[in-house]
Amino acid sequence: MKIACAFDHAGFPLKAMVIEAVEAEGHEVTDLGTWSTDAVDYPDTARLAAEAVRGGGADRAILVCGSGAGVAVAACKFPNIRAVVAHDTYTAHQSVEHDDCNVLCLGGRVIGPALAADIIKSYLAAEFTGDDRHKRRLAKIDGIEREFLRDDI
Ligand SMILES: O=C(CO)[C@H](O)[C@H](O)[C@H](O)COP(=O)(O)O
Repeated sequence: MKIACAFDHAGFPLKAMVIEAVEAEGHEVTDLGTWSTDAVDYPDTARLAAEAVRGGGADRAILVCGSGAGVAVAACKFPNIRAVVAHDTYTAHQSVEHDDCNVLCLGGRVIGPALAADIIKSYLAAEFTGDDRHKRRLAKIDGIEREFLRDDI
């Protein structure tokens, strides 16, 4: 898969290891920054990844900020983006299998590199099951999104 990876300054310390973990699983990384610990705003970071996924340039994305929360909240504002904060491997794979999450968010101030690598491995290996009950629930999420959009997505 093509995986877009983006980091804010608080996620930057995990950057090299995240990219290494993705490539170790045989995936192609698009590096969307940041490139230092100079402060940047996480909504801008999330936008880069969300637009890469929405535009088809990436199959999935990994976002890293301080807690994972900021980038997840921002990414979920983009139609058809389902972002999850996962700091355990169960959530990482179930979020894809059940919820078809296309963006994984991590907290660089929460977890260390070894756990992050395991989480990334679980997330990238997982596939949406396509079970009817999950499709039904995802369709309801799409329905919520459409209630608040003026234009079709
Ligand atoms: O972790 C976050 C909140 O969920 C943000 O995405 C930022 O990384 C964090 O707010 C940055 O904090 P700082 O004090 O500005 O370094």
